[in-house]
Amino acid sequence: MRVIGITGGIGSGKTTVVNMFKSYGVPLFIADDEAKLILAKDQAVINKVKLLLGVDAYVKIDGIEQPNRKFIASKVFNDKELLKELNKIIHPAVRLKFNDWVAAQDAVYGMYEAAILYESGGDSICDSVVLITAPRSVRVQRVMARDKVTEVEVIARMENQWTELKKLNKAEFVLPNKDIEQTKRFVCYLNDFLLND
Ligand SMILES: CC(C)(COP(=O)(O)OP(=O)(O)OC[C@H]1O[C@@H](n2cnc3c(N)ncnc32)[C@H](O)[C@@H]1O)[C@@H](O)C(=O)NCCC(=O)NCCS
Ligand SMILES: Nc1ncnc2c1ncn2[C@@H]1O[C@H](COP(=O)(O)OP(=O)(O)OP(=O)(O)O)[C@@H](O)[C@H]1O
Repeated sequence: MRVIGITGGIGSGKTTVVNMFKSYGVPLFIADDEAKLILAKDQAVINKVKLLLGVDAYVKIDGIEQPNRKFIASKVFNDKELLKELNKIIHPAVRLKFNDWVAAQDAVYGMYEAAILYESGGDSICDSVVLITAPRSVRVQRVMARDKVTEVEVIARMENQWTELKKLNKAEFVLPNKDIEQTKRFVCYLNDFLLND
């Protein structure tokens, strides 16, 4: 199966776009979702994260231990070294899950969505990459509205991602995600192209 990476900075519209591909039956691997599951359920990862960030990285809710995402975010998005260490714990586990997922597919192509695809070297396992773009100010506004977070919190995440310009130089396909109807037409065209290429 061909693996098409799909990336873009925070709030660019990756989830919105992959859901359009999903409606055409394209199999999806969402790295963010897998990372969330691993952080919550993989005991080896949990132990390492507690060693890195302290026991406050997890809280018990109704007797069940869960990651304290707000606490973890406040630590790592303001300290590049800590984020690097957290990535070193989580990313190899995500990669293992990705390998299992690819082996189980029999579609012509599937999509691997990751906000930090290039930053984490994930593009090396993709045949081509689709970059979703939107102006920085638009992305900040979208995420503030979606997640009810502050501009400072969004920018802290952005500071740990490559600029669009740097990603533009590498991506095979670029989708400026502004008008949603235009985005749908692009996805329809690209799906057809990838199925018949
Ligand atoms: C630090 C955590 C707990 C914060 O959780 P929170 O619910 O606040 O944010 P969420 O996971 O929904 O991420 C929101 C956005 O932040 C950005 N982001 C997330 N992780 C990273 C990262 N390691 N580097 C840069 N940006 C990131 C992405 O644009 C992402 O879509 C979480 O982001 C995390 O575990 N990150 C490390 C794992 C990772 O690298 N995930 C990305 C794909 S593998
Ligand atoms: N073309 C668009 N026009 C208006 N709003 C949009 C458009 N595309 C996406 N949005 C909205 O912007 C917000 C961010 O989009 P989405 O969640 O798809 O981004 P993302 O790139 O997956 O973000 P993240 O990196 O945080 O996971 C969502 O609330 C979504 O509904």
